[in-house]
Formats: sequence, structure tokens, C-alpha cells
Amino acid sequence: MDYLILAINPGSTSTKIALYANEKEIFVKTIEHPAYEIAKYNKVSEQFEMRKEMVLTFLKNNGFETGQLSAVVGRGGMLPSVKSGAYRVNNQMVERLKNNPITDHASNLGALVAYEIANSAGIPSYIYDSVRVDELEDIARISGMPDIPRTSTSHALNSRAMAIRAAKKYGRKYSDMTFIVAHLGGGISLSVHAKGSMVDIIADDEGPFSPERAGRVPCKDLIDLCYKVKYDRTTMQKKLRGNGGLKAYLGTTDARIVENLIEDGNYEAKLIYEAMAYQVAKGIGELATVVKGKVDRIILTGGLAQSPLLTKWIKDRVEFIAPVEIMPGENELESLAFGALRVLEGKEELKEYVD
Ligand SMILES: Nc1ncnc2c1ncn2[C@@H]1O[C@H](COP(=O)(O)OP(=O)(O)O)[C@@H](O)[C@H]1O
Ligand SMILES: CCCC(=O)OP(=O)(O)O
Repeated sequence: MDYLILAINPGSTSTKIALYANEKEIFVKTIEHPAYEIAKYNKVSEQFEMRKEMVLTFLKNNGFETGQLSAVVGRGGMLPSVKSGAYRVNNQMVERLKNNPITDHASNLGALVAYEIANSAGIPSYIYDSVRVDELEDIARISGMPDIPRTSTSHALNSRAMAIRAAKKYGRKYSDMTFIVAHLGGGISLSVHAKGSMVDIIADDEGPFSPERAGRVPCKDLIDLCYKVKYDRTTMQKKLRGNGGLKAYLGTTDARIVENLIEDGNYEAKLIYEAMAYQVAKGIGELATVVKGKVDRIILTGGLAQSPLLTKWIKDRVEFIAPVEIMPGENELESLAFGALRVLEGKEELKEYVD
């Protein structure tokens, strides 16, 4: 039997959607949301109707009705900690993501749009490998400040999918191998996968800076910037996420523009870009200690992994730990759809979200 699965991955500037018939891709589309359009909304949650309508219109224009779908799956949002794998989108999840998400993030719309479309068609909706997959060991939860325990926020969907794909390539099980995965996109997060769990991570505010995020910055100076300089909360949040990293130093989040500057001999561009690689390598080194250096493979993935220059800089510094596998781009829509398919086929457990 063929299952028709709609996968929805909302990002800060785009909504990526794909339709699959079992494992066959029918179409994949990135709907761009220009900055002036996004600027009309104070909060991401307010973009719900606009994003949903765009998905529905696209589906219709491609000759499909929601009534033909078997399930809708969305990228899991900023929930309290959840397990890896599939969850049914239920009322509690919808309430949490609408009214009290851990962070206002585009991924929150994945479950909400999936739920609405699926409900109107009388079919199930799921999330898969949410950004809040939390499999940290107890020791990893200690931050040094009891008020702020560490939890897990990462690019779990792509990172786990790439590690699972790599294990398959070596003819081994994901759960029998140890990986360090660096997801190198507009935001960067790192994770260490041991015995089939993401036992520790470095979130986008704990480690390397990225094209649009500041990463870890000196804490005392950060406090001074809030209280002495008195930037408001939104400005500070933007400095960390959105206007940080490459954007703050070089005025662009596009690594290809940075590489052009480097080719033209721009010293500042090279210094900053190489510093990003240096910080990624440092993060990988940090995570290698979690598994006492016993790492089978280091995986570099995400848009930036398409850059031979950046990946060489990282590789040169971390290859002493384990061989480096470069898996450019991301695999999120396929991972969502295949996860939903395994649930529909009864091959994978469907978890119930409880707030
Ligand atoms: N061929 C390439 N070489 C270098 N960088 C690239 C290339 N293609 C995309 N990038 C960079 O990858 C980053 C975006 O990665 P991506 O995984 O698409 O992020 P996101 O999904 O978070 O927007 C951008 O900085 C972009 O400039
Ligand atoms: C690190 C949490 C997930 C996240 O930030 O995703 P994007 O980089 O796609 O915004």
C-alpha cells in the first residue's frame, strides 16, 4: 500500500515542504518568505495562518487535495525535553507550542501547521526528531549554575539522520557506532552519539559561532552589555541569534560571499571564517572527551559542509580523533517523511506527548 506523506519544515526565512509516496519523492519545494513579509510579525507564532495557507496553496497548485494524504509530519518545535523519534501531535503539544514554547522559533510552526492540515483531512499528524530531543546523561546536565541546568537543543533531525545513514554505509548499526556530528548551517550545533543516543551536545549558544549566531561569548561581558549598555531583550536576543556570527563581523550570512572576499585577499574575512572553523574543531574536541576519544567517525553536515575550504580547516584540526565524513546539505524533509512512513507501517513506535 502507498502512503502519501506531506512533510513540513519551517525555517526562519523559508518553509520547506515535500510530498512522498512511501519512499518516493513526488515533489519538494522551498517557499521563501522575504524579510519584509516576516518583519510584519512580532512573533513566529503569528505567522501560522500565512505559512499554512502557503502550504495548502502549493499542494493544490500541484494537483493534490489534503483528502488524498495519509499523514502530515512537521519538524518538532521548542517543547520541553522529548525523546528521539516520532510523536503524535496532540492538544497538549499544540497548546505548549502556541502559548508557551521554550523559545520562539520557526520550528514551532511545524507541528501546528501539520496538526491543522491533518485534522481538517481526518488523518494523523506527527513530529519527528524534534530540536528538543534530549538524551543527555546526568553528568552532562550540570552547568555550574543550579538555576540553569543544561538541556538539549540541537539539529537532532539532520544529525541523527546523517549518523544513521553513515552507519548503514559501513554496514553497521547506528547503535553500535560512536559519532560526533557537526551540523553546519545558518546555526551550528554539535552532538555526540553513543550506543544509539545523543549523550551530549553543544547547542548554538554553547559553542561555535555560525553564519547568523554568536555562539558562546564571555558571560561576564554579556551581562555588562545587558545592564550597562542597556540593550533591550529583543536586541540582545538578535545579537545572539540572527545578527551574530558572520553577519555581525562581515555583514552577511552567506558563506559563499565570504569566500569570494577571501579570494579577493580580504584579511578580515579570512580571519573570521577560519575562526568559525577553529571553534567548530574545538567543539568536536570537547565532545570527543565525552566518549574518552573512542570515536568511529566525525560527520560534517549542513549547508556549510559544501565548502571545501571550511571543511579542510576543520578536518586538519580534528582528524587525529577519527576519520572525517563530509555529508553536505541537510536531509530533513526526507527524514521527516521516512520517520512518518515507519510509523504508518507499524515499524516504529509512536509516542504520546505529555506536557
Ligand atoms: N556551496 C556552498 N559553499 C559554502 N557555503 C555554502 C554553500 N551553499 C550554502 N552555503 C552556506 O550554508 C549556510 C546555510 O546552510 P543551511 O544548512 O542551508 O542552513 P539553514 O537550513 O540553517 O538555513 C549559509 O551560510 C550558506 O551561505
Ligand atoms: C539548534 C536548534 C534548532 C535550530 O536552531 O534550527 P535552525 O538552525 O534551523 O534555526
